[in-house]
Amino acid sequence: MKNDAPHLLVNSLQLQLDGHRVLQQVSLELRQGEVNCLLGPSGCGKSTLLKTIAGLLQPCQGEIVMDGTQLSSALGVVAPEQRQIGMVFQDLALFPHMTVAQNICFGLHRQTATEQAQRLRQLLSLIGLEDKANEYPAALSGGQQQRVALARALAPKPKLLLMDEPFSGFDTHLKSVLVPELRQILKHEGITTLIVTHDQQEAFGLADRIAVMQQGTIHQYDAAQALYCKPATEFVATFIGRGILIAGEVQQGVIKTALGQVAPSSTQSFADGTLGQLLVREEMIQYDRNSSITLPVLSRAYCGHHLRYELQLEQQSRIFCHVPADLDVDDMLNSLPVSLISQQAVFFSHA
Ligand SMILES: Nc1ncnc2c1ncn2[C@@H]1O[C@H](COP(=O)(O)OP(=O)(O)OP(=O)(O)O)[C@@H](O)[C@H]1O
Repeated sequence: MKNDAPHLLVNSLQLQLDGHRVLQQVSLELRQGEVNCLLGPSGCGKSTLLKTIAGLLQPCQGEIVMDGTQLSSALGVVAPEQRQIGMVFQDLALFPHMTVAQNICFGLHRQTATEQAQRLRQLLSLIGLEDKANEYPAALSGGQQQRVALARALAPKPKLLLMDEPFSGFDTHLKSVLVPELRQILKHEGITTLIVTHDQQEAFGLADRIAVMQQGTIHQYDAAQALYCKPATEFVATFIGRGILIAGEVQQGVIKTALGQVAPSSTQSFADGTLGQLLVREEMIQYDRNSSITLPVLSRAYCGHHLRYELQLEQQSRIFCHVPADLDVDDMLNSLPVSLISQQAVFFSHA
């Protein structure tokens, strides 16, 4: 019979620090081998949740259960070193006086020399650093040090791996190489992993599911595509992707806005007169020379295959429109005619 029990269960966790409620009713369920991300703005409680799962902080309510064993509750916590949880923190914390091989084998002291050598060979090959075994961390690039920190955490085959901003301080190019590589390594090892990040591209590239957090609560826990296409809250709608919310009213079955009208998505239906907010992403706005809606141009930037126009939309809001670079649009235009491309509209009613 298939075992559907989650590998890691975080159940209605609450936690206070210095009298402030930092985590509120936080729940997660990681399946064996799944990679999940905690994604949210600075100060939303991501690192606190990770530390609580590691056993460094005790919740005041709720529980953490791994493989059916309760690790944390208001009644007590199993000590961090007894949890078989691997951790990789922002600063990597490699031992500078130890070689790459010694760093990786650090957690393998209970294994025989032969077992250690075998696991070391396996991991060096997995991270592509076979020729660096005898180097010291200072002689490695940032990306190589990150791989060694990962190998050290993976070496004892922990039941769960926690990573806090593993790519912090790396440039965009290096991240674009390391993100798919990290996912491949984690999937190869089949290790259940929870990664904290504030970078959604990183989360999209790494995770099977993402928990979007704000002010100590989880707004939505879903695959990247669901977060993007079906955001559960206004916060998720504007935090994920690039878009803004604009006022709309349902009239005769369509949503009317200052930018034109769109049909609601097939899963939504609203009574006429319903007021709310429509999510408008950059890709929903097109240059349309036949449109009667024209918006003042604030700036335009050449981006290679398209031009990115910044347009003024009522009061304080600004909106962006991508115009294909090969379209013959007058450079001197000080207002741009636009229309909405009808996609799966996301509308938050104020009912
Ligand atoms: N020891 C502490 N005592 C009191 N408050 C704390 C303590 N540690 C963190 N906090 C508060 O808890 C909240 C969550 O902090 P946390 O570090 O978990 O956020 P985060 O989402 O990881 O942020 P960042 O992305 O900036 O690291 C913040 O408001 C922070 O000020």
